[in-house]
Amino acid sequence: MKIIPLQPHYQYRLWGGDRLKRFGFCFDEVSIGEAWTASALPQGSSVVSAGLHIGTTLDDLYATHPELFGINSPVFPLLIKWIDPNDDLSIQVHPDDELAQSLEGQPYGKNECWYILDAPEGGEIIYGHTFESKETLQQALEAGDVMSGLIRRPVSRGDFLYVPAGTVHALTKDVSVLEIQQSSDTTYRLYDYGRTEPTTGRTRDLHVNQGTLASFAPHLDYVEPALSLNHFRTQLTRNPYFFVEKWTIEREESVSTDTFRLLSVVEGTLEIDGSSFDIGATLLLPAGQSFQLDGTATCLVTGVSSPTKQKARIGIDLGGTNTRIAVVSTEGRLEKQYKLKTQPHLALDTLLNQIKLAVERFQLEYDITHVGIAAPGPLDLKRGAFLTPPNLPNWHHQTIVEPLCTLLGLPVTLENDANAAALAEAKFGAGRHVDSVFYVTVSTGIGGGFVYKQNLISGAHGSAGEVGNMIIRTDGPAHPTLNVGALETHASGTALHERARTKGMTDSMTLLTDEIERSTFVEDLATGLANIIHTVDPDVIILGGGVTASAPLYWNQLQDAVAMRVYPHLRGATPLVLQQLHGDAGVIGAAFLP
Ligand SMILES: O=P(O)(O)OC[C@H]1O[C@@H](O)[C@@H](O)[C@@H](O)[C@@H]1O
Repeated sequence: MKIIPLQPHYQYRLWGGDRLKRFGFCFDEVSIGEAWTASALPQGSSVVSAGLHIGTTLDDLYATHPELFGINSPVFPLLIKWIDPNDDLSIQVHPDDELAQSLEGQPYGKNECWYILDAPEGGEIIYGHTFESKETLQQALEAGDVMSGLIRRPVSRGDFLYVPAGTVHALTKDVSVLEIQQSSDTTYRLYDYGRTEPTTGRTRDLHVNQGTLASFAPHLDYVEPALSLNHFRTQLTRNPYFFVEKWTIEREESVSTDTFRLLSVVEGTLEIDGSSFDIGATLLLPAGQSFQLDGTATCLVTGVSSPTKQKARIGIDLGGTNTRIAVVSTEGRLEKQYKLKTQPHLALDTLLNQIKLAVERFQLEYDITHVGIAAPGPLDLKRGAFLTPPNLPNWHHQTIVEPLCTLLGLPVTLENDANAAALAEAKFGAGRHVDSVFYVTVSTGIGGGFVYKQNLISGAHGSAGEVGNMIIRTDGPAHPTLNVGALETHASGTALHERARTKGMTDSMTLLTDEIERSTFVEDLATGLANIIHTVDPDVIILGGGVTASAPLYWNQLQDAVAMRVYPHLRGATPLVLQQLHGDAGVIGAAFLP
């Protein structure tokens, strides 16, 4: 038998119970919260349960048979647990490698991830907080008032979440997970509901100082889109410490390993190597072997990521509400991102330091060559500064490029957000097959960008594509910076919202169901689009922004209205299409700024 099945080690927890039994685990003890199915930690090493190495602990096997693993770490680097909370867990945070080494003398920090095995209807976990700094987080902890600032996230069976070290989090009652993580048991408890541990009669230790030091504050929210690798394998995360794949087995499949893999059966029955394994089984697949799989099963498979760094770029989409910092591959794929609330009432340095933290995390696994920022205009591109963006009032006239460049030691470019989105759509989205692309975003405001042969045409003063201020009528509401009759004052989300409000309607979508209002909007927008066609005659016009969410209400009418406003030979010659990259266009485009 090539595979090495492992037998779990069960852990008592104050919040435990006996429901891990429903995942196939057998134990007699009470209040069991965790089954450590792959562990080489001394406080609970798992043991080989069959085959040549039966009875050997995982740490011994790692020390005596390195050829089974094919990696170089001095100690076994991973830990897998099944967790079934019978009550809420403590509010907590884990250290990264650097902090675990300096504060605890431990080799590893505790970056972890959860595959949700089961969750009640409406189930939520705690993931992140709204405190704006470490000081306000610590004050809330000391005042016993942390719960009001925690972010709850709905979860259901089959969801997957990566929990980077530094994320304030907690599992909650009845949300069961398979947890894959670095081999560490260091938890900094921030809050434990004041409850008493029945075995000691005392409350459990809290670690407020270490925990505050380890926490992201403000919170950085991590997202990593899943990646389909083939018909049965999906990558759920690949980070500097481990990767996790979900394998959906429905027929015979073959796999081979370079380095070792740990496979956990989370649903169904897996046949491998002539044996059958049900839910709860964890198998070590040794390095350099081939395996035949069969049966009907869902398995989570983990291994250690290779240390080679891929080249990538960073895109930052700095908006009035949120800032997103993303790694984008050279092929334009958003690999992973951190998102945080933009806090324009605080010093710009606060944001720059969070950007630095995120970029440094990404540099652990990517060779970052360039950073691009997409921000709302007006901007001074020559100076790399904000001019007077309405949603960033406190940062008017501040430079961002030079300080960020110094902080990161990397080249940094700034561009208007609509121009960045135009570049992304032209390179990787709805305009990727043609030469000249005009992108128009109809959102809070109206902006645009022109891309020719994949080059952004910024204009002599960086203001090409500012179609929001294009005059389309002789009348219209007054605006502090825009022309009377400007497209934005008539057809933007803000303009529609204002008209909806005066008519006693809740939103612009409802306004557009009114025939007269819809025609007014369509004619105004069509006038702007026809002007664009007569100015640059693009291959395509791509429409994006929030107001395109109601496109089905006006799409055909808009095409006809544009056709009526252009020369006869141009009628129907310029396709109007919807954006394809949606909310990601800004970060992707920012990453590809020259
Ligand atoms: O501090 P308590 O409430 O016991 O929770 C501790 C547990 O928390 C979970 O989120 C995971 O990080 C587990 O690996 C850890 O053992």
